Amino acid sequence: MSLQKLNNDFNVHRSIDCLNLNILKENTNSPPVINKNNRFTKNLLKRRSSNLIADLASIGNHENFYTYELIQQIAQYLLDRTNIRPKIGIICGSGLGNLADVITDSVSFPYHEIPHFPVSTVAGHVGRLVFGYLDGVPIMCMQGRFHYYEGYPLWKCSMPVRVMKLVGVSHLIVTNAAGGLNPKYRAGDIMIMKDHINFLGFAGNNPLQGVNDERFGPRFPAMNRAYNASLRKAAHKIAKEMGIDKFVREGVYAVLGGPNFETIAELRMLRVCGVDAVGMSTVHEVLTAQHCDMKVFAFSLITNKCVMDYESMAEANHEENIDTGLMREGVIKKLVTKVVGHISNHDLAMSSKNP
Ligand SMILES: O=P(O)(O)O[C@@H]1C[C@H](O)[C@@H](CO)O1
Ligand code: HPA
Repeated sequence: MSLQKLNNDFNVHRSIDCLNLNILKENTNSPPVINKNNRFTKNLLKRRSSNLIADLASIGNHENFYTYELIQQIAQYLLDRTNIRPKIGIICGSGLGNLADVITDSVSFPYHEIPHFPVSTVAGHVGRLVFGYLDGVPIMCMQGRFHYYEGYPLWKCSMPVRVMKLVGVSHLIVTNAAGGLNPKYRAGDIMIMKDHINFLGFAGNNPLQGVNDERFGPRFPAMNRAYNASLRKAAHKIAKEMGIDKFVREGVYAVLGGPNFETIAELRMLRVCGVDAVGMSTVHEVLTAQHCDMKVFAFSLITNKCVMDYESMAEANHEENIDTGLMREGVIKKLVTKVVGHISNHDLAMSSKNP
């Protein structure tokens, strides 16, 4: 897809968002229908698209433009086109999309074909939803995610998690590429996420802002058990069985907005705060998943050691991150497949016995 086409798609989405916002202000529970006769909409339509974007910012980026009914429509669109009924969702991080290669009997939905979906704009994020099977277990996988720095508000970045929920997903596996801050970490290590620090949230930016629809979850969700303890324990056991435990860690991930990599002073501050790895994603998805009562397992591939001293000539770069993903491709495919197997044999088997 050309850059021009990407930009066009992006602006079209933005413009439609402004109109949807207008409709939602009138009735947050009905599916958005563009009412061109509305006074506010008329005014918006008169302006150029750059002004529309400014309007969106001035109104506040906080409204949840995707109603429950709209998410239902997206979920139904997918369910109408495949017989696969996944209970496990997977999100692939930068350079980790090759995970989708091991999905069998797959049915793919490019994001630009799914109604109301944003498009992926980052190298290493293919941009499609893949339904299929991992080791015989039905799953759905985001081969490419949405980041705040792409220009999408957080509620839009994490909207696919709610689609997963309405498709029937109860467990979410989230992966990302991250920079290693813990001095013991090396490029190629895998860090099981035990917790996170939401620096975007500290700045007042959260995917759960805006009108809360209780059908998704509560207004004030707890986050102290966001990363499921028994799944973390199971993943360590699997890592040991695979003989990769020497480079599997457990730690705290911090999200920053990106797209620039961090300054040395920023990294030093994060380390003082107890951060083991830093990245630009995942947290908005985990907040959304936890809000709608999904069990979450997440890990970071440490793609680079963060540059922490002023004398170093090294620089973080996206290409290196993708290369590290390729280096660990085989291990990650196997780890995720085995975690999926564990969830299926334990959590899902138990819940079908005790519905
Ligand atoms: O999507 P993830 O979080 O895996 O991507 C990381 C963070 C930036 O998007 C990119 C930087 O190389 O990789
Ligand atoms: N910083 C932020 N995000 C990242 C990094 C990093 O060093 N590496 C991969 N994603």
